[in-house]
Amino acid sequence: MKIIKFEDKYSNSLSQMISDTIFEINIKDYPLEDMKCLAESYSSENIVNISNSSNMYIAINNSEILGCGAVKKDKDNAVVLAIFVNKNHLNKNIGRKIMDIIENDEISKNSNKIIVPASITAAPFYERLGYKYKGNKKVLYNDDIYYMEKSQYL
Ligand SMILES: CC(=O)SCCNC(=O)CCNC(=O)[C@H](O)C(C)(C)COP(=O)(O)OP(=O)(O)OC[C@H]1O[C@@H](n2cnc3c(N)ncnc32)[C@H](O)[C@@H]1OP(=O)(O)O
Repeated sequence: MKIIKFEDKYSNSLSQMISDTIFEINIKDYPLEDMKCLAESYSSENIVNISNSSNMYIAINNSEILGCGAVKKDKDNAVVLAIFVNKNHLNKNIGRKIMDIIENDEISKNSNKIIVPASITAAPFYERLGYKYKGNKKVLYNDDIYYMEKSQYL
């Protein structure tokens, strides 16, 4: 497996991988209607748009997409986006390896904090990686996400 910068040619297969993960994994924590909206937000067109305003990576083995993730600048902070691991390859440290690349990306390196709008599904994963709940309070915003963060200087 290698982790490479996203290119537009991967947008269709990446969109499919994300959709498969959403409807098999995230669906356990969220209503179906919300997951339909989430999957639509990762259409191939939207993925290209996201990649144009972030540094986006994919994990790939031969031609199979195993995961993805992105980071974008927001004022003094780095915001993590679109972390998804292929539903058939969970718990193999792929998410951790993608987050390693994200944390070493120039955007993260040049930011005060790395902020993660974390899904209910992924919050324990980010805890494992050392992320703390904003204000040390586990608050679910809009029944949807937790804000988690890691300071570069801790
Ligand atoms: C900003 C955002 O993008 S939020 C959206 C996040 N993405 C999703 O919700 C999509 C659905 N989920 C996924 O794609 C995956 O489950 C991810 C990305 C959360 C985790 O990816 P994986 O590759 O399976 O995790 P990985 O194998 O790297 O696990 C790293 C560590 O986290 C732990 N971990 C991973 N998932 C979980 C979990 N659901 N609960 C508890 N611990 C977990 C692992 O046990 C491992 O711990 P270790 O230090 O003991 O080895």
